[in-house]
This record gives sequence, structure tokens and C-alpha cells, in this order.
Amino acid sequence: MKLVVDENIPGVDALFGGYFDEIVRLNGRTMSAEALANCDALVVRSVTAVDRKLLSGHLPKFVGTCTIGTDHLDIPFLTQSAVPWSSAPGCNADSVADYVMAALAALEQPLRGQTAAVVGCGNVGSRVALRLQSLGATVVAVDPNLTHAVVPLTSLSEALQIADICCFHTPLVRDGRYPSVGLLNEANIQLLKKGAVIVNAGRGPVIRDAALFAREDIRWVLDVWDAEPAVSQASIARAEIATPHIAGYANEAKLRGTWMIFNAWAALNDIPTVGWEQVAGAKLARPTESKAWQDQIAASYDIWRDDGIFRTALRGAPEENAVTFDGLRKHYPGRNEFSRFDWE
Ligand SMILES: NC(=O)c1ccc[n+]([C@@H]2O[C@H](COP(=O)([O-])OP(=O)(O)OC[C@H]3O[C@@H](n4cnc5c(N)ncnc54)[C@H](O)[C@@H]3O)[C@@H](O)[C@H]2O)c1
Ligand SMILES: O=C(O)[C@H](O)[C@H](O)COP(=O)(O)O
Repeated sequence: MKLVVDENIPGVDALFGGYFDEIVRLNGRTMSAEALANCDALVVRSVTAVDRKLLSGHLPKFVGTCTIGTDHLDIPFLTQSAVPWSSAPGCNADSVADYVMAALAALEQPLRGQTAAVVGCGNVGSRVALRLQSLGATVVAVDPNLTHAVVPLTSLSEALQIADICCFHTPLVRDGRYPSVGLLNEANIQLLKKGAVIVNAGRGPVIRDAALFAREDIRWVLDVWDAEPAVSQASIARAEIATPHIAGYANEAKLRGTWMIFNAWAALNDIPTVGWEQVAGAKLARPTESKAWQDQIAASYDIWRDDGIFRTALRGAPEENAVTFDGLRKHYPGRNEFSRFDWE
């Protein structure tokens, strides 16, 4: 049996190795239809468009994406072609929530007595909302698909008017009743309070690049970018914290994605599934004795490291930056989820 897999997926040999005679690792962005000849299973990340073109020569028996987002899969085509597919919902939700908290701590943003809005209150957004609430913020959510959430729901325009902090965690939805493309744009950004902090760790086009230049006072934390990966110098310069789409890149999160996709494939093929405890490593010693949340976060994840690497590396024109952006993601130095540390 043959498995074609994005070269940036960890844990493939340990999980899939015993079941496939051939494992072909490819660059996810340049994967071609020819490379998929005779493959039984295709496992990707978010940079591979799995569509009619990629699958034109051959239909695999399974497609898995080790990611939360599914905007790169042509789901109607997979369904119509009877190709079973699976994503990894929630696999990196804690990693993204860690990122948001690390960014707010790094900006020395107060939470107690502040109002935060979470736009998109699913796996990631609800974790972010609960963490902000537990640290004393009043939190509201914007999510037109929900009738109730972990915090009170409101409209986007109301949220923008009351928020000191506004975190975007929606999928990229291009059509339908509630598209998310351009949710924040140069028009409605005028509703925000002076000096509000905006975090985008969802998908780049949810916040239009034009919005970055429509207000000087807004404090931006950007992990995802409208023109990603071809990010412009001007956009980077607007962000107080700038990173290359790595909010979900904690070591545990990436491995959890592979593990979830392995189990989906295994269940489909009557192969025994694997428990997370067989894959996850042991707890790590707590990195600080401090009781202050800002110290605990800073000791667990230094977000300035990632911001510094990004700013130093991305100094070219957008086309050149696109290559560097992908390179930074491929060689991400890693970090651990906060929950991996033994805080007891
Ligand atoms: N930066 C990263 O590394 C990273 C990591 C993980 C996920 N993501 C992105 O974050 C997204 C959210 O992840 P999740 O696990 O919470 O997904 P999820 O599916 O659990 O939740 C998404 C929520 O967004 C809501 N939503 C959809 N359209 C909306 C709209 N127009 N306005 C407001 N809310 C809307 C949905 O109703 C849902 O509740 C993913 O789809 C992915 O694109 C990014
Ligand atoms: O959708 C997701 O799960 C995240 O955006 C994820 O971090 C994407 O990572 P990639 O597949 O691009 O490596």
C-alpha cells in the first residue's frame, strides 16, 4: 500500500509505518496529480488544495488533513467521488488559545475589567473566551451559527464597539449565509475603540489588509495574513506581534493532528485505533514557580522569539517573502502546549 503525505507532518512513521509498504513525502504546496498515482491514502496539511485537479489522475481511498481548517478541501467533490475524508477538529485548539494568551501577556494587556470579544466561538474561540473570562475579562462572542455559547452572544457591530480586545477564530467561509471573508474591513474597523487589540489566528482573509491601514491606533497581533504567504513589508510593519501561521504549531498539537487522522483511517480500515496516551509524551517540569499568569505564560512560550524570527527573515518583496514564510513554518523551532507542563 502507498501513502502520500505532506513532508511537514510529524509522527507518520510511528503511526502509519507498520501498514504501508511505501510512504512518499512531498512538499504540500507543490503536490501534483502525477505524484498521487496509485496512492491508497493521501494525508495533507492546510497548504494543499485537494480538489478535482489534484485528484484528476487517481482517487485515493482516503484523504486526511491533520488540521482544523478544511477550506483547502473540495468537500463536495470528495463526497460526489465517494472518497472518504477526515479532518482533525480541535487538534490544535489549545495551541492557538495558548498563542492568544501569550500575545496578550507579551503586550502587557490588562484583562481584569476589560471587555473582550471572540469572533467565531467554536473549539478555539470557546477556549479563548473561557481563559479570558477566568482572568477577569468580560467576554462576549460573535457566532451567527450558534444560539448559545460559553459566553453571551452579540452582533459583530456591537462587539466591535465594546471590545478592548477582539480575537478572530472563524474558519474561512467564502459563501453561504455567513461568509467570513472580510469580516473586519476598512469600513467597520471604524467602530472599534481607540487602542483596541485585534488578534487574528483564524484565517488571513477574514481581516482585509486594507483594515490594517485604516486606523493608526489599533494594536495588531497577526498570525495569519490576507495575502498569505506573500505577505508585504507594509502589513508586517503594522503588526505589534507578527508570526507565520504558527499559532497551532505546538509540538503536541501537530502530533495530535496526525494521531486523529491515523485513527480516522484505521477505523475506516478495521485497524485498531491508538490511544493518545500511547503517543503523548510525559508531563514536563513546570518552567517557573511564579503564580502570576503572565510569568507562567512567558516561561512556557516566548512569543517574541517567533516574532523576532519572522521580522528578521521576512524582509523582501511579497513573492520572496512567500518562500521564506513557508520555510519558517517548515523549520518551526517548536514549543509545548501549556497543559504539557506539570503545574500541580
Ligand atoms: N493560526 C492557526 O495556526 C490556526 C490553528 C487552528 C485553526 N485555525 C483556524 O481557526 C478556525 C477556527 O478553528 P476552530 O477549531 O475553532 O473551528 P470550529 O469549527 O470549532 O469553530 C469555528 C466557529 O466559527 C463560527 N463561524 C463560522 N462562520 C462565522 C462567521 N461568519 N462569523 C462568526 N463566526 C463564524 C462557526 O459557527 C464555529 O462556531 C479554523 O477553521 C482554522 O481556519 C488557525
Ligand atoms: O487549520 C489549522 O488546523 C491550522 O491553521 C494549522 O495550524 C495549519 O497548519 P498547516 O496545515 O498549514 O501546516
